[in-house]
Amino acid sequence: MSLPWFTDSSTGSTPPTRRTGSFYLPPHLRTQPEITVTIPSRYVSRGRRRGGIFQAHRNTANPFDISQKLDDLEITSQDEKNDKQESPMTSNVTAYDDTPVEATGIDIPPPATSFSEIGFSAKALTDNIRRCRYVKPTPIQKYAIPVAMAGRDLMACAQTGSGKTAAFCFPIINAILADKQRNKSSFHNSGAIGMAFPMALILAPTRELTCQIHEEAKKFSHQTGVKVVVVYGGAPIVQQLRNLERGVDILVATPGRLVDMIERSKVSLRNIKYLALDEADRMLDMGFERQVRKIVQQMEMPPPGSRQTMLFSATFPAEIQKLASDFLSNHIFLVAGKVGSSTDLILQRVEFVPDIDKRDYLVNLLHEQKTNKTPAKDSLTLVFVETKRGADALERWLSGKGFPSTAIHGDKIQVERERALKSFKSGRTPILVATDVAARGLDIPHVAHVINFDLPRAVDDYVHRIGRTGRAGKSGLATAFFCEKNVPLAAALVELMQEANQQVPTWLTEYANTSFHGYGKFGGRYQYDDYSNSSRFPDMASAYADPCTTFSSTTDASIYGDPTMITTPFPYDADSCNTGYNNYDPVVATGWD
Ligand SMILES: Nc1ncnc2c1ncn2[C@@H]1O[C@H](COP(=O)(O)OP(=O)(O)OP(=O)(O)O)[C@@H](O)[C@H]1O
Repeated sequence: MSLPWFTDSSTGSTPPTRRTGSFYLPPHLRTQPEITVTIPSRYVSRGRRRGGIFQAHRNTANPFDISQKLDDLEITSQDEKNDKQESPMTSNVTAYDDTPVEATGIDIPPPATSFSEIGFSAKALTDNIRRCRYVKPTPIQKYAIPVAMAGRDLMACAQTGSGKTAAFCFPIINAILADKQRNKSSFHNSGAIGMAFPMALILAPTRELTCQIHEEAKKFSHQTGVKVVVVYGGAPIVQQLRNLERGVDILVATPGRLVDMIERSKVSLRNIKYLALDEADRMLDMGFERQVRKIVQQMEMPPPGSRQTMLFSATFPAEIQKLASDFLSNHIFLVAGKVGSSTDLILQRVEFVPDIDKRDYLVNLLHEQKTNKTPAKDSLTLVFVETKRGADALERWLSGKGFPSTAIHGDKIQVERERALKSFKSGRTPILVATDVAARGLDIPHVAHVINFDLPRAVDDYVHRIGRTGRAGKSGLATAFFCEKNVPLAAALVELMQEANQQVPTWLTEYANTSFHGYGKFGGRYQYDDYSNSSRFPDMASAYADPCTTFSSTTDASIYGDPTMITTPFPYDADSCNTGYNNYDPVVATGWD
């Protein structure tokens, strides 16, 4: 078979070979005066971004590090000024100004152009928005917040890093404060002693993401009296129960730990008025659907119509949209950009790199990064691999080569996961090797480069992975190592890149033309994922239905961190199926919490 990858990665004229020149440079470094690089004009000539995407946002450190202490968030006279003037953050959010938002539904409330036009009734909330230096709403916020504040159910799809968390947190906090005004008496825990009765529930798929949402919601609720509590697996339940006993208005949870607490009669969902599902497509796919249905439909939660439900994600497969309608009542569907599209703030590059050459390629990239003068903590690199074992092996290898690295995956205990993330964020180990456990939702400042060492099998997973960079209006770089086994992804990848105005290598287009068009099983944008629980299989990444494989519809609970997660056996027969992962030794699954 003649394969089109024997062509140059960019022009298609010569075979792809190992890189010889130093043609990689992360975008933030391209602004350094001592470095000369040629950036394709299409990336620098966009009128809407002053100076092009590589120059517009330099020196604007993201002030939204979740580790930031609330006490640091005092409103200063400068902040008051920023409210009126254009600040560095304004220009960042301006990068989304061209994103069209499409709203579908009946009686759609009009969008707002500013936070003041939105008109939060709670001044404390407005103050906190200022403290966070959010000067103007992003497109999804402009549409979603008025819809939510009108009490409407909502399904919202917007690009990674475009501010979906605030889009569901602000209306919830505002509504709780308004409720509090109305019923001054029993705000917290009306009901049985020792049982918590939150008014709002936010569900998210990973422990790290729930912690991040908790931190964000706490910032937005600062000095409002609204109590935000987080519960997630892998951490001692006793402390979480103690936190609940102190009162909770907004509960942020992973599904498994929440079910556990409800079954122990520590939490009741009877008073839930607001339900938000972050990464909603993941929460409703085959990995989580059963548990989420149990929580939403069988555990005393008021039905649709008696509660407000908001679903948010950057990707929303059509099947999941259909499923989601069970949870919604007369909802409005918002799409910022296109469903499942990636932001053009991320420069995407795809290199053809055979498996055997991947480590060399990676080291070349990292060496080139190293020779630039940017402090490591300001240019973090996130490397995605497919398996937990692969993550450990690559991390060890990189460390051995002198690249300070750490790894995160579902077989690590929670303390190790948190340590890895902290070390990465601080820049102590500026390279994080991760499985898909880190693919969704995490907002880590200064991630300049995402490398797909192993590409995922579904393009939606790719969208979330690369979305760890290019956030809040800043630019980022994503490099993917494409090899022969990724051919099924080619068509969807090409389409995605074209939508985001990226330069598509000719060889990739040729692959796309020859490969199965993946709007279904392989590489498709609309598909269900199965998960395995073995270290040598994709960590949360979809385990595609190989014809001879019967995967159980379980999720890697070790990723999601829910010790109570019910799992079914995993009848995978490695010998009789070709999954493309046969280069890893069989490993007995150890990842279940
Ligand atoms: N209006 C705003 N002005 C300035 N910064 C903002 C604004 N809204 C959100 N941000 C910042 O943008 C970053 C990304 O926001 P967020 O994490 O909510 O994105 P997201 O859309 O949920 O991304 P993902 O799809 O990856 O989960 C955060 O650092 C957040 O503080």
